[in-house]
Amino acid sequence: MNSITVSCPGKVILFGEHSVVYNRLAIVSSLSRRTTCKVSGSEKQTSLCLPLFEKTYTVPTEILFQSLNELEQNKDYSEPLIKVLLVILQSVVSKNEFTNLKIEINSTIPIGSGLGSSASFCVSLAASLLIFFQKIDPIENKFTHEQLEKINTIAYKGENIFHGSSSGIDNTISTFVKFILLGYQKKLKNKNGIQRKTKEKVGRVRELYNQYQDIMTHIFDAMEQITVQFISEFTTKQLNTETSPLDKANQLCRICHDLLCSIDVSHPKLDPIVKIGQKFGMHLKITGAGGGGCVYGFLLPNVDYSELEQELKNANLKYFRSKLGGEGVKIL
Ligand SMILES: Nc1ncnc2c1ncn2[C@@H]1O[C@H](COP(=O)(O)OP(=O)(O)OP(=O)(O)O)[C@@H](O)[C@H]1O
Ligand SMILES: C[C@@](O)(CCO)CC(=O)[O-]
Repeated sequence: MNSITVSCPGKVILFGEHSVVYNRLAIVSSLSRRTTCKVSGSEKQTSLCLPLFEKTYTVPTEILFQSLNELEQNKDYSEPLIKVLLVILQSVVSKNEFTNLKIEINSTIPIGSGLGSSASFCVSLAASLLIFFQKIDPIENKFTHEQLEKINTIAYKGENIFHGSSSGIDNTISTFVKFILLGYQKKLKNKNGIQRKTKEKVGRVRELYNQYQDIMTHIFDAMEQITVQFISEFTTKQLNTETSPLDKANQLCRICHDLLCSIDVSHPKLDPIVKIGQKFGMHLKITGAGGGGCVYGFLLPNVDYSELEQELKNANLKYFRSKLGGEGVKIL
């Protein structure tokens, strides 16, 4: 095979971040923003090209097949990205079968902003390597459920390197989803000791949980109720209600954001953005691990958001509109 290119989406956690780690229901959607990975054969050493970082890593084969412990000792290659490459590559192919590669990964997902850039990195890499080394053979460019399971399992190993520990929702969404996934939870496992923002926030919430278990239990239950209410708004017939499901979703965003603030996963820099939204009736909510990153809100029909957008621009804040529910991983 000369080359293969796949793409997969980022994600937005609508409701249930952090509480999902404690087995509460979450609701997550894929985004229309995506990551692409192109893998081609190379005469030279294996390279990982990351145009977004304007960086190319060249990695000798003997390094690619080292254990993580061995790699840890080697300062030149101990970055999380190289560890992720190693773990995913070694899950796909043995050293005997390996041939040098050029891997290029690009994305329209803002990196490190709670929109699943790391999971989409792992999913696109796992899928393209599995196809390149003929470990899976999608018929007419369509993956079977079993093939998707394989991609997801391998991607999860990489996501655990980025996050230290992960519920698995981000890679699952990025692999499978056409629309939304309800209530998903895997057991926490595999701590690799890598310091990441998401890992720090999840760890901070764990400390709070250990200290104030009764209070935190109620907060997580409340978060789950928000997920449940949101789902019921969009799945039950509306009987004589004056408020539309989207208006209710807007209110639920406010309640959920305040609950997330109460467990200390917000950031002072998010406050002015939330205030601008409030001024125009849009309740913005943290999405993902928090501690920075993105807030999101629902666009209500027949509302002109141009003034809100202008205020965001004036305050030098970045924003974008996105559709929910892009396709999962696909071959281009
Ligand atoms: N296209 C890309 N090019 C290079 N590195 C990437 C790319 N996408 C993701 N990464 C890696 O993923 C890291 C971001 O992972 P992190 O988990 O902090 O953020 P996120 O996945 O965007 O947020 P969250 O997991 O909370 O949704 C970056 O620091 C970088 O190492
Ligand atoms: C904060 C968290 O709930 C979402 C991170 O995108 C952690 C996880 O589920 O792995």
